[in-house]
Amino acid sequence: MAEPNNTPWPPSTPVPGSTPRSQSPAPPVPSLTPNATMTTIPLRSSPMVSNTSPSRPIVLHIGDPIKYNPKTYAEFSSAFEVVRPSTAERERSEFIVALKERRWGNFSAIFRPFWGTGGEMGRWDAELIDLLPDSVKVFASAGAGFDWADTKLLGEKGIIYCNSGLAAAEAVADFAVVMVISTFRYLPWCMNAATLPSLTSSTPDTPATASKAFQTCHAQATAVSHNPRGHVLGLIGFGNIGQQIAAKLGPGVFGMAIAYHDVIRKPAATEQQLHATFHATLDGLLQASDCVVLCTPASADGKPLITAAALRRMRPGTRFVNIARGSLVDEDALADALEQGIVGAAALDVHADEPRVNRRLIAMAGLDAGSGSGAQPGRVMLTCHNAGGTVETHIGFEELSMRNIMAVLKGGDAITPVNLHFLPSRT
Ligand SMILES: O=CC(=O)O
Repeated sequence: MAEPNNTPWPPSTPVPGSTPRSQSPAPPVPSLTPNATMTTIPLRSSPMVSNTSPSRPIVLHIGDPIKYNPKTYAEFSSAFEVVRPSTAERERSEFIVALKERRWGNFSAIFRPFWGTGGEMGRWDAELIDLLPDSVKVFASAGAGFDWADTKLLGEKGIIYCNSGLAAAEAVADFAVVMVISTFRYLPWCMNAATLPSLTSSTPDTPATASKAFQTCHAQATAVSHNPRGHVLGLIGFGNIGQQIAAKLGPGVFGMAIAYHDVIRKPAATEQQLHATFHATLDGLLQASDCVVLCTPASADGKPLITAAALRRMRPGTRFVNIARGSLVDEDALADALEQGIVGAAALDVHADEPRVNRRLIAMAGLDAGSGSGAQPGRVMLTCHNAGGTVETHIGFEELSMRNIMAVLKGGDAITPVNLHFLPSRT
């Protein structure tokens, strides 16, 4: 459940021209800026690589060429033979054929610097992992989440998987702040009521209807909205993302009291710095929180953590935010809990069956949702898995993935490994 590490990144001095660091007591924030103007580096596309020992270790680069960090890439590509399969070769059936025929030689690392591309072969399960040459030592990827790869199996084969959560943490935490505020202030209600005519273009609203929606929201949303200050923010998961959310919403800034649950209790210094209270059990955290935020990796078995039973542990009217993974939530149980008032408002950036969004939750995002039920309209904010998506995140994904591979292949320690506990030498 824990986000795997809190490694300061980058380890040395900030990149010149980087964004100023926050003055708040946040944990180390990645300072990741492009090391030159944005550019797309043309790479050789998947030449057949000889199986005899290459002079430099081979890196299998899946997805688009790198765009943002040409200086680091110059270092990377002079140290390694970078081979990049074409889009067609990345489709699962062709990828499997290529792995079987060792088309890319005995590569030492797998490099996926982007979210949007490089996932064409689908889940990295036993079917793919068993075909990897024994030479592979490290798989470094974009993305905080890693539910698309069986990191246990990779670890058992001696392959270190490195995620890039550190590069996405700030963006995800910023988005979580908006979502937490939305649950206190009913932002979907406020926004939908202001834009009503454009939402119903097939049967345009009369100015009178639109102005009624505006006036109702103006008069009534105020009566149910609250300031977050003084409420308890319950974080499920207290890795880089959870800690940055705590730094942004905690006593120094928004004034929330911070509580957390994690499988690994954080050091006393971290708890003190972030004014965070540890709860040893999930139930304990749920019972103590006014707003619960999920910021933990997907369960290894894909099962939800927020089930009907967990929802029953929450205080009546608790607010709920998910910026982690949709599979962690039983969405129908959440819709039931919203209908029953156990959950007062919710904000979900991630969904169990993306790109589909639960219809009952969509209905509760709209203005009609409140009519007759006594519940507020627009009490569910729904977004399209956007939380981590900023240019700065992408810059960081590229940079961190390259740095992880350079560290491991040069004999050092990975910066952001997530599966060391599965490696044979460590068990
Ligand atoms: O969901 C986003 C990520 O895994 O980085």
